[in-house]
Amino acid sequence: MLEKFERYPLTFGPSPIEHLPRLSQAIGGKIDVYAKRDDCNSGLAFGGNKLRKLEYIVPDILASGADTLVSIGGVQSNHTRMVAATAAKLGLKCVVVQEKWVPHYDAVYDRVGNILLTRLMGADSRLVEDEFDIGIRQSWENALQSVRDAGGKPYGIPAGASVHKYGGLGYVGFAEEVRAQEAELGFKFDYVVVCVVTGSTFGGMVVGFAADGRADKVIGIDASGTPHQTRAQVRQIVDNTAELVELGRKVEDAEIVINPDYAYPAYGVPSEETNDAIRLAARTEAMMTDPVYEGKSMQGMIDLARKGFFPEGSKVLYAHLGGAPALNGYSYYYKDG
Ligand SMILES: Cc1ncc(COP(=O)(O)O)c(CNC2(C(=O)O)CC2)c1O
Repeated sequence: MLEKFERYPLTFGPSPIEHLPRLSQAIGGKIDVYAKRDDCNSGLAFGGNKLRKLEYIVPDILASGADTLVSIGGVQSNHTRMVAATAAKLGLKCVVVQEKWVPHYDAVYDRVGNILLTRLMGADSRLVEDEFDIGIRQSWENALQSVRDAGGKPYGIPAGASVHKYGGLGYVGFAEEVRAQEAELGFKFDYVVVCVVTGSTFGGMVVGFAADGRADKVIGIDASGTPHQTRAQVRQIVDNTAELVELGRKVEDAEIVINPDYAYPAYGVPSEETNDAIRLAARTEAMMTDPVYEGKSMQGMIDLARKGFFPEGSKVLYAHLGGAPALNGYSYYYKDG
């Protein structure tokens, strides 16, 4: 599906799929859970899902002749960390806007984890007071203009690289990788569970799995807390990506399955159930998830399993997209384990 698109390698190659027997048992033993480890996909600053997306954006960056990458996220954004890593690897400058997406602060929230790594990689990390929104932001437009005013040539990457024209391609590739790994494993997954915020991870997977009739088996767990805006953005990404890869048909609304039930109390704020899910994955499989993204998709998968959403005997593939560095900004939640 991606033959006509150039990919600039930022990852080690296909991310591994591992069986999670102790977690499967701990949630009732009725389904078999596996994880595809995009959180371990690269040596670039602890990796993650944005590098898979950026592999299809870097050729356009290089062709543009830009000298500065400009992107945006929250204070503990994984995406801005991975843009900073890509800039460092390519020898480009980097400006990232870090908005106040999360209504909580502790003593170290704006000094550890992702923003620490982003600064260490030499990015110009600009803290602003604007609050959470997955859309195009004035703060980002201002940062782009500031680079031009200083004589630079910026390349703009929107939040999560999601509404970038090539933002969905990386996760079409994810679906193709899974099909190849299923051939080796000798079975097919019945469901894929994945976190959704700005939408092109999930949107790319929906298009990729639509190619073999499994789009509606990709269960998106919303972590934005703004499910209507996220769903609208996913719809746009799915249509754009389907056209780019010449899927040959429209993906129907009913094939786009996003569950809004686990984003509470707000984007970037874990519930007790989120923290319990983080602890369970850590204590059964030593698999680290985070309070903003993967902790909520892990919470959703566990809850859906316990409620019998997945028919007995299902093989469920959990997409681990990264995010662990942000745990450091939430340490007081876990001071008692
Ligand atoms: C670890 C992790 N898991 C899932 C997601 C959701 O992916 P999408 O934004 O493609 O829907 C993010 C996103 N993070 C954003 C960020 O700024 O880090 C784009 C929001 C993520 O970082």
